[in-house]
Amino acid sequence: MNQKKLIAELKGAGKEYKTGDQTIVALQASDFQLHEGELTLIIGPSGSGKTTLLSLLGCVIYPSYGDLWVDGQHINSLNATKLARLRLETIGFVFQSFNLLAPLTAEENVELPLKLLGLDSSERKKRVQKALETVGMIERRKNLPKALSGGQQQRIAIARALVTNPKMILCDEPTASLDKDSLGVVMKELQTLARQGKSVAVVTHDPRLQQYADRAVEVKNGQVIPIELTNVKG
Ligand SMILES: Nc1ncnc2c1ncn2[C@@H]1O[C@H](COP(=O)(O)OP(=O)(O)OP(=O)(O)O)[C@@H](O)[C@H]1O
Repeated sequence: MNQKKLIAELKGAGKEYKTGDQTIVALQASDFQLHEGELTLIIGPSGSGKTTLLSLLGCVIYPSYGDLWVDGQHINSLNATKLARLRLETIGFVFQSFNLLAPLTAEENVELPLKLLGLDSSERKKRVQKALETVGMIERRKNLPKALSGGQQQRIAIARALVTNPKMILCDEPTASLDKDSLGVVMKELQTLARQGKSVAVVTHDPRLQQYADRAVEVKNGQVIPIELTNVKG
């Protein structure tokens, strides 16, 4: 099997939370890698540590122990400002509840990260158009989120995640609010992005999503365990 380029790596990295005199180990010291051009599934029961793993990969939290590298940078050593910049430039996020802003149209939602990056209006327009075309939603660009179905809202959220051309797209239960047909559309979108070279990580409870994955791990009691894919599609 050819070695794909690493985009993120945990080496003995994990997270614990201290509340009062209690310590909760959300993720035990773990080794884990994300590769470019792959869709990686992170499966596991509720409370097992999946979101914690995704938050580490997304540079939203620092590890309590071990080392974390994202896009060649040692995250432990970056301050909060540098971390925020890395997030904006390198990572796109997709959530279960879409997190679109209700008063903004589809295209205005997709444009937001580009405003944060400080791009000028003509460049923003070009990129928004391309992202909306990629997810097949260009004709709905003037719609408010409430006029769109769950599946369509999630495709807008995916457009917003990819409009900055990030190397990594991290998705937390992206299909949990969707019916079966929309689930297929959204997972195929994410699979296509991986085929185009992105590193896509998807947290899920749903073992059916294995058919879309190139690689999978299970998180159990804060431990990351590689698993064999049972139903891989070429
Ligand atoms: N900020 C926090 N403070 C204290 N404990 C936390 C915090 N975040 C997560 N935890 C705990 O860490 C453990 C792992 O949580 P995490 O959210 O990563 O699990 P999960 O697998 O994503 O669960 P779910 O599928 O229900 O979202 C849980 O016991 C949780 O209560």
